[in-house]
Amino acid sequence: MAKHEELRTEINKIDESLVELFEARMNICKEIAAYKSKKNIKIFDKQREQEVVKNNVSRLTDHEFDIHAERFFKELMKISRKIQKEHIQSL
Ligand SMILES: C=C(O[C@@H]1C=C(C(=O)O)C=C[C@H]1O)C(=O)O
Repeated sequence: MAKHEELRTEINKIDESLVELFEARMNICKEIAAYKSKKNIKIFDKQREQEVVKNNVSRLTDHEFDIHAERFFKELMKISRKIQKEHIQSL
């Protein structure tokens, strides 16, 4: 059990960083949303999203995770688009 707790402590630290990064990323997405709204640009940019997935999946050292990282980034950007839409509506 000691090892299990040790590993959970490591996960907790990683999750703490993930939350910080998630919040920072979403706050930037809100800024992008405000800019897009002002310039009348659509929120969804398919080409950019494909690049984000490709660039980040290629960064993995263990390619066993490719398909899962792809899913992770696609979901992250889906959330990002939702936050952007809500932000624009609140302006
Ligand atoms: C944040 C943007 O808006 C959307 C969300 C993206 C993201 O979360 O990375 C990427 C492309 C767009 O579909 C953007 O255009 O950069």
